[in-house]
Amino acid sequence: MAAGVKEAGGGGTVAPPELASAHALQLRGVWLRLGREAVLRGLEVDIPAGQGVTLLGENGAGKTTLLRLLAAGLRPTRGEGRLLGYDLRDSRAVRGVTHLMPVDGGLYPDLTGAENLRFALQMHGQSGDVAGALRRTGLTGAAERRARFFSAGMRKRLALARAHLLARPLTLVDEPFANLDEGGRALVQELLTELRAQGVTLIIAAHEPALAQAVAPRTLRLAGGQLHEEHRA
Ligand SMILES: Nc1ncnc2c1ncn2[C@@H]1O[C@H](COP(=O)(O)OP(=O)(O)OP(=O)(O)O)[C@@H](O)[C@H]1O
Repeated sequence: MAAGVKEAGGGGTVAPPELASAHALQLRGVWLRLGREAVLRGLEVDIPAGQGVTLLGENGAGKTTLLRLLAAGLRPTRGEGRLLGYDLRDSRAVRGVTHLMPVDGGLYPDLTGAENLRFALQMHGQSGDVAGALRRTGLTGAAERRARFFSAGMRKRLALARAHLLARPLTLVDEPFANLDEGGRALVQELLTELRAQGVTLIIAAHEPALAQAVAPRTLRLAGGQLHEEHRA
């Protein structure tokens, strides 16, 4: 795998110390209970840094829940996890090396397309080519329009532009192909493939196995609250 992660707009390739860890992710007996339901039941997995993983599972299997756990949006009820060398319970450190592209885009509706991207970069102390990102995702014409007036596909494209600009060492992507036309789906594959080429570890939750596996060949399936290896890259 590539040793370094290119910081967006930074102009060079830097190797953050966390990438010295051979594993991007290790989970040992991780349980997560939401209300009365144990959604995740003793997850065990090792994901080498730089790997691309497709996460499959039926509706309600727990894919979104797992991605939120890995982005420090939820805490495990039981078990141990390490993410790029950090304890999974260390929310601050975990948030510093991850980015979750949520299924609804997770955008600020009252900010314009360009402002959403600039704000995300600012929050991470990064710089980047906002105009270029909007151009690549076909959103130049919507740069000054508030995100609340975007169509579902446009929101997805803007969220993709943001994930690509940020290029966080562990990037988690929830249903990136939903709501997109054919060109949009190809664009998702292209930009996510570029992230992998930069050394980013990618986990893609999707209901379109072939589209996701073209970018992230290793395939895990969530069923019964546990992870099953379906295709080892
Ligand atoms: N805040 C919550 N409180 C209680 N239960 C929840 C909560 N969020 C999700 N769940 C439950 O967790 C389970 C897993 O949901 P999750 O959204 O992770 O599934 P998913 O695999 O992403 O599904 P889909 O493919 O439909 O997006 C479901 O049974 C859901 O009802």
